[in-house]
Amino acid sequence: MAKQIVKERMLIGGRWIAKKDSIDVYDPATSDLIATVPAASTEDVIYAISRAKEGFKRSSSLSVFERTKILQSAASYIEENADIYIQTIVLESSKTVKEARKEVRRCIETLRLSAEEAKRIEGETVAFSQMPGHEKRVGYVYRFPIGIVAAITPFNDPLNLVAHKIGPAIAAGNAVIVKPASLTPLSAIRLAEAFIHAGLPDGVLSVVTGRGEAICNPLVEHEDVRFVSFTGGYETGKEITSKAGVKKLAMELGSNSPTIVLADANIKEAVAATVEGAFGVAGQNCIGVQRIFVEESKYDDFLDRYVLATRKLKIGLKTDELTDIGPMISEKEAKRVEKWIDEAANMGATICCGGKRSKAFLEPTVLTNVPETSTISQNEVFGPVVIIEPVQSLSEAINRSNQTEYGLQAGIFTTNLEDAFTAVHQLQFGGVMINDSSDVRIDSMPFGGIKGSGIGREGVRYAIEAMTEQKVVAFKLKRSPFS
Ligand SMILES: NC(=O)C1=CN([C@@H]2O[C@H](COP(=O)(O)OP(=O)(O)OC[C@H]3O[C@@H](n4cnc5c(N)ncnc54)[C@H](OP(=O)(O)O)[C@@H]3O)[C@@H](O)[C@H]2O)C=CC1
Ligand SMILES: O=C(O)[C@H](O)COP(=O)(O)O
Repeated sequence: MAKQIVKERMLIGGRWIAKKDSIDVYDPATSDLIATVPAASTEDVIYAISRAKEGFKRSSSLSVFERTKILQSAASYIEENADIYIQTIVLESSKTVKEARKEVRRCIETLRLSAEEAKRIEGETVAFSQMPGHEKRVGYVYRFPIGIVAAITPFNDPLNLVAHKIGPAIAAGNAVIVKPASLTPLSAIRLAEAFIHAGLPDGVLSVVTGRGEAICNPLVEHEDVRFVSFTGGYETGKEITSKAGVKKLAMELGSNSPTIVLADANIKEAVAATVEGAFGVAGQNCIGVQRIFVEESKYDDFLDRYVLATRKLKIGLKTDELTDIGPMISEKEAKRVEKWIDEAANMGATICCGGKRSKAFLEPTVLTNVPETSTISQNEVFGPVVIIEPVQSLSEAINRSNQTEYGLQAGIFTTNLEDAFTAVHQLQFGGVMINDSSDVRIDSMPFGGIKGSGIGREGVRYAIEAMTEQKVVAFKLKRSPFS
């Protein structure tokens, strides 16, 4: 029996719109066509921006109570229909059913946090009288919504990373236009359905599907768009930055995350955490563990246990509860990573396990003796590969960890407080996890990187801060209230 191909529509200004031109969405595991989504045009984006201008008038006049109610109601809708959201993620992305379930839980949490944080958009007082001549002034700072937010999102967390932009945007009173990754647009469409069900006024949220400069450029360049919140690769981030003009930007980009294991660490725990951190979502995670530096006296023990644990991982059907690793997002991506592994091996690296590919499925791969000049050592791999190397000291581990153009998160396993603090101060990353791998995130924490990993922080409260503008207010009184 022929499989049913769903013809999805996109949401612009409160209306669900179909188009003759469409793009295909495939299940990366089978390459089966699963759906089509409209291929938006430049005119569609301009229309979405004009509707967002009207939407912004509505969203900015919603009371905090109303914003909170909408966000809570969207979260509850997703909770009640969790199976649909889980199935959508499993179908269109790399995620196994276990991983998809976790993402749906986190999306609900992100929206509930947004509802809570909407109540805490706080200002501060300003002590004008500190300046001679200003004794009669008292003042404070208010936060106002920024306006239209463009949200451009990647394929690896197709639901929650979209929620990390829509939730704070609505909490702050903005309008938001989402352009989801073309490989995984369905979860974003399902998320928009939850907001329509929750009674979000027309125009506040649009989800524009499609790819290419014809839709990306107007979204990024348009002067009515006041904030571009981007999550994705470094090169794309750089291009957006060069085109955006005078507006606020948030750039959540890639990384090449290290985790250090010192000799005094609990090796069993370090192995378990770094195996999970390296291979979850087939390694397609911006904070996924890519390089592990182990103090030499424990190196052989660590490597033996690591390879053993990696060999136990079950690669297979995404729908199987027992599967640990699904496919990469496409065969093309799996071939790229395979090529990087081969290049490293040709340069002298040892493949301790894995390295073999079947279509989009790539075995979890452990490499050692990897030359630092190899592509896989220098760049973000974004696939199921980890490099494990011995180090003589903490200082060598920190230096090597910092030898990357990225700086999102790092981890260190040690029981020595002094060493932990040295690592916290010297590791050049946006987050340092002690007795954990680099792959630790909760949705309320400030999340983002330095160097090539980006600009700004997400995490609901911090995204709301970024999506608001400060307005300073000063009252001039007849006499100083202080005398
Ligand atoms: N720091 C963080 O929080 C996170 C960072 N990431 C990073 O995301 C990357 C993987 O995601 P991936 O989807 O491949 O990233 P891409 O940079 O390829 O794409 C991300 C988004 O940008 C869009 N896009 C592509 N070209 C342009 C352009 N010129 N102007 C505007 N938008 C554009 C894409 O659209 P289309 O799909 O249509 O091409 C997609 O929606 C990794 O580097 C990963 O580390 C991932 C998760 C979290
Ligand atoms: O930003 C990301 O890539 C993910 O939010 C990291 O999430 P995880 O906790 O699922 O690894």
